[in-house]
Amino acid sequence: MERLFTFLLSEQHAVSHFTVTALAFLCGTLAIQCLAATRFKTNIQIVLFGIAITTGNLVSFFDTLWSSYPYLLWHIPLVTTAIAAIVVFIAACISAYFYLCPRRTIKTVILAGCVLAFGLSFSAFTILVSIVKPFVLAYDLSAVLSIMVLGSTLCGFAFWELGSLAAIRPRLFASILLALTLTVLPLGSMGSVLPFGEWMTVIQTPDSASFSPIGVIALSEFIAIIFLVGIASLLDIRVAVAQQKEGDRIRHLADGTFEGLLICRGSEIIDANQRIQEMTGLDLTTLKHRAMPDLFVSPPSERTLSGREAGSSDIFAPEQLELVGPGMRRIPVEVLSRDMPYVDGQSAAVLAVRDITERKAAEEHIRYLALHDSLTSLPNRRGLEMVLAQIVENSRQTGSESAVLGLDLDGFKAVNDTLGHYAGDLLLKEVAARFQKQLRDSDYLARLGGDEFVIILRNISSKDDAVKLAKRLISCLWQPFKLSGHDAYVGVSIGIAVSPRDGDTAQMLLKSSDIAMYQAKLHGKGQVCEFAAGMDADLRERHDLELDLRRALSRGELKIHYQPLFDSSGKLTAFEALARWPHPERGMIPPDRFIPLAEETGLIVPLGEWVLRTACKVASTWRSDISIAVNLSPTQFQRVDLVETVSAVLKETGLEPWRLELEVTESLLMEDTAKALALVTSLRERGVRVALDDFGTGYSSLAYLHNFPFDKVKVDRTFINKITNDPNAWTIVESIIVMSHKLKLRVTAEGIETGAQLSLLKGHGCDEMQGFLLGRPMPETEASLLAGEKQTGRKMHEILRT
Ligand SMILES: Nc1nc2c(ncn2[C@@H]2O[C@@H]3COP(=O)(O)O[C@H]4[C@@H](O)[C@H](n5cnc6c(=O)[nH]c(N)nc65)O[C@@H]4COP(=O)(O)O[C@H]3[C@H]2O)c(=O)[nH]1
Repeated sequence: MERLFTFLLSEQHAVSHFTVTALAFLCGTLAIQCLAATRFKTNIQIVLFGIAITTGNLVSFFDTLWSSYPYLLWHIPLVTTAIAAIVVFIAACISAYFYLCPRRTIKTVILAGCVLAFGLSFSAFTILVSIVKPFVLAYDLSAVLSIMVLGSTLCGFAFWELGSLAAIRPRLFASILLALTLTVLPLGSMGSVLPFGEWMTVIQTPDSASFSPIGVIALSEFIAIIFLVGIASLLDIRVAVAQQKEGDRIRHLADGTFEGLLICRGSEIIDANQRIQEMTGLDLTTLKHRAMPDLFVSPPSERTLSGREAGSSDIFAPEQLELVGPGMRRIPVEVLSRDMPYVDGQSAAVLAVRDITERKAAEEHIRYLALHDSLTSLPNRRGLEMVLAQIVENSRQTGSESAVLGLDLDGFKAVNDTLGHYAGDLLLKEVAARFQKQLRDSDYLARLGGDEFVIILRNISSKDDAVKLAKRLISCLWQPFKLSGHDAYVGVSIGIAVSPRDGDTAQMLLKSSDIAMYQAKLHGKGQVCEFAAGMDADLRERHDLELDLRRALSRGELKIHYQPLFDSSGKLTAFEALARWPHPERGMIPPDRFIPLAEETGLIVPLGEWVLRTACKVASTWRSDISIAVNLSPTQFQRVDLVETVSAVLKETGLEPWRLELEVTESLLMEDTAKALALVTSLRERGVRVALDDFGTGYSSLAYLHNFPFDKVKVDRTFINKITNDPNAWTIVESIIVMSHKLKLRVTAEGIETGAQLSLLKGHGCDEMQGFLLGRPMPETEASLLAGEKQTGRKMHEILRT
C-alpha cells in the first residue's frame, strides 16, 4: 500500500497525471454517451462502449507507463497488448450488457462495474507481465486488492449514476466516475507493482501470495465481487422494499382515481389500478397476461402506445377508443398516455383510460336536441336539411325522384290565441302524430317551427304519389281535436316540389315547396298545389304588393266608397263602406285582391279600424235615419279588443250605436262558434247591429241564423244574379226570405243589377236592396250628397216604372 501511495504521489509527473485524467475523461464521456444514446440499437451501444473504454484504457496505460518507465515503451509486446485490448473490449461489452439489461438492479450494476474493473486490471497486469518476462512480476497484494475494490466501486457507481433518475447530473457524474476508473486502474496497477530497481533486489524472495498476476487479479476480483455484491444485495433488498412501499402507495393513489390506469412496456401490461379492473372485468393477474392492445376494440395508435415523454410540452389530444368491457360490452373511453419512470426506475408508458360513456351520451343528446324539435321530437330544420341534402345527392347519382311536401296549418293561430299556447302545443303534437300515421317507414317528417311541417317522400314513381298523400294528409285533419275540453279544427295547405325538377339542392327544393304552399294558401285553405315555374314571380309580386299596401296605409292613400241600400219603399236606409285602393302606378286595385292580402299579413287590423273610424265619422254627418254598414274580417273578429274598439270609435265619432251595422261572414262564425256568439251578443248589447253577409255561399247553415242574435241576413249576389232565370236559385232565395222573416230577421238582397230582379225581390217582401242598378259604390262627397237628398226613394220608383 505504501508503495502505491509513494508511486501515486511522488513518482509521477503532474503533467502526466493531468494528461491521463484528461484523456480518461474524454474517453469516459464518450463511453457514457454511447450507453445513454437510446436512439442506437442495444448491440451498437454495447460495441461503441467497448471501443471507447478499450481506447481510454490503452491510452491512459501507455501514458502512465511512458511517464514512469519511458525506456520500457520499446519493449511492449504487440501480441500481448492486442490480447489485453480484446479482453478489455470483451469486459466492457459484458459490463455494458449488464447495464442495459431490462431488469437492472444494484447487483447487476455493481457486477457490471466489477467485470469492467477486472478487464482493465487484467489488461494492465498482462502487459506488465509480458514486459518483464522472463522475470516474475513483483507486486503489493494489498495495493492490488485496494485498487480492484476501488476500481470496481468507481465503475459500479458510474453505471449506477447513469441509471439514476435525474435529468442532467447523471451523465456528468457517470463520466467523471468512469474517467476516474480509467485513470486509477492503470495508475494503481502500475503503482502496485514494485519499482523495477527494488524489484530486481527482491526478485529472489517474492511476496508469498504472488503466484501470478492473473491469479492475483482473479483473487482480488473475487474478493471485490463478494464484498461489493454483498453490499449491492443488501441495497437491492432495501430498494426492493422501498419500491414495494412506493408501489403500494402509488397503487392506493391510483385506485382512488376515477380513471383506469395501465402501466405498460410495449404491449406488456406491468400494472393496473382497481378502476381499470372494474372497467374490463379482469383481475390484475389476468390483465398482466393480456396484451394491452387486446383490451380495446381497435388497438391504440403508435403515439398512444409510445406515450408522450414526461416533461414534454407537446400537447396532443387524447385518443378516443372503445374498451372491451364485461360481456364484450363496448365502453367508449378516452386514452391519454405518458412515458414516465416507473418505481423500478425504468421508463414505462402510463395510460390513463377515462370512461366517457356519460359524456358520449350527453353529446349524443345535445346532437339530438340540435337536430330535433323539442315539442314533437320530429327532426327540425337543420336535421331536415342534412337528410334532404343526402337525398338530393342520392337522386343525382341514381336518377330517382323524391318529393318534398311543404305543409302549413290553416287556423292554427286562432286555436293558439283562443285556447292558449298549451292547447296549441297539444294540437301540434296531435297533428304530427296524425301525419306520421299516413306515412311509410321510408318517408320523413320534420317540423320547421310554428305550424310548418315538411315531408320527404323518397324514390316516388310519379308525382301522383305525393298528391295522393297530400290529400290523405288534408283529410286526416278533418276530425276535430279535443283540446282542454274544446273541439278545435285546423286544416292544412300543402305545396309539392319534386327533385330534381324543382330544385337540385336541399335549399332550392324547400323553397320551391314553400312557394307552392303559399300558392295553395292563396287559392284558399286546405288546398294542394304543385310547384310550377313562374310561381316565385307571383310570390314576388305579392310581396311587392304587400310593401305597397303598408306604404299606402301609412300615407293614408286608401279611400272608402259608399254603396247605398234602399228599403222596399225606395227609401235610402244605409250605405255600405267599401275600401278602395287607388295605386299610384297600378291604378285602382280591387278589394278582392288587397283584402285577402291584408288578412294574411295582419294589415287588416289597422286597415279595418281605419275603415270603421272613417266610415262612422262620415256617417255621423248624415241624417240620423241613415246607417253605415262596415265589413268585419275574421282576423278583426278574433281580436279580444273588438268590442272595446267599436265602443271607442262610436264614442269618438258621436255616431249612435244602432246606426252602425257590422257585416260578418259565416266562415268567421265557424272557427270558434262559442266565442263568436259571445262577441255578437256583446256587440248587440251595446246597441250595434250585426248582419250575416254573403248568405247562400259556403255552408249556409240555418243553425247560425237560429242561434245568433243577428239583425239581418244579406243574400249573396251570386244567388240574386240567377233568380230570374234559375227557378232553383229563386226557390232558395224565396225560402231564405220566408224563413228569415219567421226568425224575425230582415233580409237584404245584394248585387241587384236588373229591374226584373228588383221587382221579384220587392214583390216577395225583401226588406232591403243593394246593387249597381240602384247605386254603385261612390266617393264620400257623392254619398254625402245622396244622403242629404230628401226624396231618395224616387230613383227606385223610376227604375221599377221603366
Ligand atoms: N257585380 C256586382 N257587384 C256588386 C253589385 N252591388 C254591389 N256589388 C259589390 O259587392 C261587394 C259587396 O261587398 P261584400 O259582399 O261585403 O264584399 C266585399 C268585402 O267582403 C270586401 N271588402 C271591401 N271593403 C272592405 C273593408 O273595408 N273591410 C273588409 N273586411 N272587407 C272589405 O271586399 C269585397 C268586395 O268588395 P267590392 O269589390 O267593393 O264589391 C262590393 C260591391 O262593389 C252588383 O250589382 N253587381
